[in-house]
Amino acid sequence: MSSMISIEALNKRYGDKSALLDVSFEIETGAIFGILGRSGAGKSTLLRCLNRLEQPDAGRVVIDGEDINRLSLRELRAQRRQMGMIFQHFNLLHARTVGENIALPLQIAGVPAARRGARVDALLTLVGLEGYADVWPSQLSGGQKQRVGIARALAAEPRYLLCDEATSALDPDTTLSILDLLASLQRQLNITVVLITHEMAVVKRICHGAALLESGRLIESGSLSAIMANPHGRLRQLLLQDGEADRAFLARYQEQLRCVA
Ligand SMILES: Nc1ncnc2c1ncn2[C@@H]1O[C@H](COP(=O)(O)OP(=O)(O)OP(=O)(O)O)[C@@H](O)[C@H]1O
Repeated sequence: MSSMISIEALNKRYGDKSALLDVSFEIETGAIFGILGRSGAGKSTLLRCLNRLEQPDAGRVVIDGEDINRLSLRELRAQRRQMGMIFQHFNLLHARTVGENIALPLQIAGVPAARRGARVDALLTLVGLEGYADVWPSQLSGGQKQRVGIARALAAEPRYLLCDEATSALDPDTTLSILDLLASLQRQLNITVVLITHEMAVVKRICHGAALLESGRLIESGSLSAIMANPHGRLRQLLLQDGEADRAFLARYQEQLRCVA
């Protein structure tokens, strides 16, 4: 069984508009993978195809050797539990406390109330919010809300974390702290993080691989080393375009090269 997300000739139309046009690429599991593109490029549609919130018109999404469009409803529910999701606007329930928000997936999965408390406390520690269980979401900053969103997404111990513009509503410093938290969680928990973004800086900071979409078509995809080895590739150009964070990015890229050498 291959440990991989394989996106194969995916097509999705809304009326006469193609949101995805013959998109194929692979995401190696156990890494952070960025899906890049401008507004309307098809990123959210693609992300929603990964957990079948969206049904493609043609093509397949194969996860660990399994075509997810062929799963029964029961299998799909199990597969979805493997996929935590975080959102640009956090999607917290404001009439529930932080602890109750995080406990929600556990409640749905039938974890007894007595066990939920300890798990919520462990998750709060994991995201740097110890002692926040009884606080209301409205009392939190944007970065703290996203930390709650991340804790909730991780509650059912998923293998994948899907991030839909997770830092787009945050200021630059908070963005960096959330990206670094995602990178640290990916290492600690050995999960696969798929994030969509329109910001190259996000890819530079934490991604091990990326795909670039434009008007529903795939322009390029690959690991960071494959991207950097392609002298005429658009992604390489974009990665090296602005000077900001370049030194840190190149150091990280070189470290990755040493690891595979
Ligand atoms: N439910 C829908 N009904 C009709 N058109 C849709 C729907 N969802 C997406 N689209 C269209 O499909 C195209 C791709 O949208 P999508 O949301 O996947 O892009 P995106 O790259 O995520 O953009 P953004 O960053 O703005 O969210 C856009 O032209 C969008 O208007």
